[in-house]
Amino acid sequence: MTAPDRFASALQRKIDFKTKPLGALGRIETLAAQIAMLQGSLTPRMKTCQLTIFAADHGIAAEGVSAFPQEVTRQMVLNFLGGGAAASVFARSVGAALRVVDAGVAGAPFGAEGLIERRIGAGTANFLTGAAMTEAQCQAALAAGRELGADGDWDAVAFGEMGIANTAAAAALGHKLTGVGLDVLTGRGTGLDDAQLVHKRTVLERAAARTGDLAPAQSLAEYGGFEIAMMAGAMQGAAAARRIVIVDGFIATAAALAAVRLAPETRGAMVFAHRSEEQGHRVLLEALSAEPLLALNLRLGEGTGALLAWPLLKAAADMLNEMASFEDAGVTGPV
Ligand SMILES: Cc1cc2ncn([C@H]3O[C@H](COP(=O)(O)O)[C@@H](O)[C@H]3O)c2cc1C
Ligand SMILES: O=C(O)c1cccnc1
Repeated sequence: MTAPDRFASALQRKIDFKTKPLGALGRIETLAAQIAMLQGSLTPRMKTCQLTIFAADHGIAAEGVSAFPQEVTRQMVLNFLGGGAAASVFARSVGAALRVVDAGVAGAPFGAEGLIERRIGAGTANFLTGAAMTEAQCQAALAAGRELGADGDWDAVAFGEMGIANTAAAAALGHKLTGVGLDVLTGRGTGLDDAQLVHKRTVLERAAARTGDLAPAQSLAEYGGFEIAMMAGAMQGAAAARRIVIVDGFIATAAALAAVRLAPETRGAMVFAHRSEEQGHRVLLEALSAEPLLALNLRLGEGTGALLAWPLLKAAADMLNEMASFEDAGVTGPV
């Protein structure tokens, strides 16, 4: 047996000899195994989690593809910093740290205390008529993300996003990366009605027709956003540091798909938190062979679903580290 095989079988034995019927802790067992494999330890550490929210604006917002105006991106950044957003509240609830990165919000830099400034531009260009960003901007966003994903000493990291119209960008990006139709990938985002949904899909179909088959990095530059590209880089950086990456909803999963297409080894660090209500999420998860942990009818983003999944990761590692074996506890095994 090779060393990795020996490790994997020792790990499976450790899980199987806990005081429970074989496999009775279901997904918590596979989660524990994933954490242990990633850290290369039978006693993995899973005590700390940080959420990073990447904020940026989107030129495609000018086409009326969101139910909300662009200025909400900037206003929500201040709400995150003030502690009043859903992500701020859930971070406190589950004991996760929170930081906010300006990846390219429209207008002038904030100059706000506590905000991390990594602005690639003042919002992307409108991808209906041309590329959202240059290849150089895309590479700069990925590089900034890789650095942010690798810093600190967190056991798990979660990534959230804020950017009005970014479900449109994520749908277009997902379409180019998977070839799945925009009829499937276009969703209601912040709450479009039926007519607005048809309009959004029409805009995205016209935008997608501008280009043919694209390589992953080109797809990201043509249709992505600064926050999406920076999040993809952060996922790569965190995975390279052998840190668990908790993937949030539709937009985060589009970023995860881009990250995996660019660097397939990133996939092993990823845990998929939840299935979003955004209709395209299911196919993006399938493209990653991902089975999310939760289904709570969330459709918010910000990293809210990722935060709610964090306690499950902690519990999985605690199970491996603290739960008694049949031998330890003097419990009789199966007949
Ligand atoms: C107040 C408010 C808070 C949010 N927090 C996250 N989003 C979410 O909604 C946006 C995506 O939806 P769409 O593509 O339809 O614009 C993103 O900013 C996302 O994070 C929010 C949206 C709003 C309005
Ligand atoms: O799933 C998400 O991330 C999502 C869905 C709708 C709006 N904003 C984000």
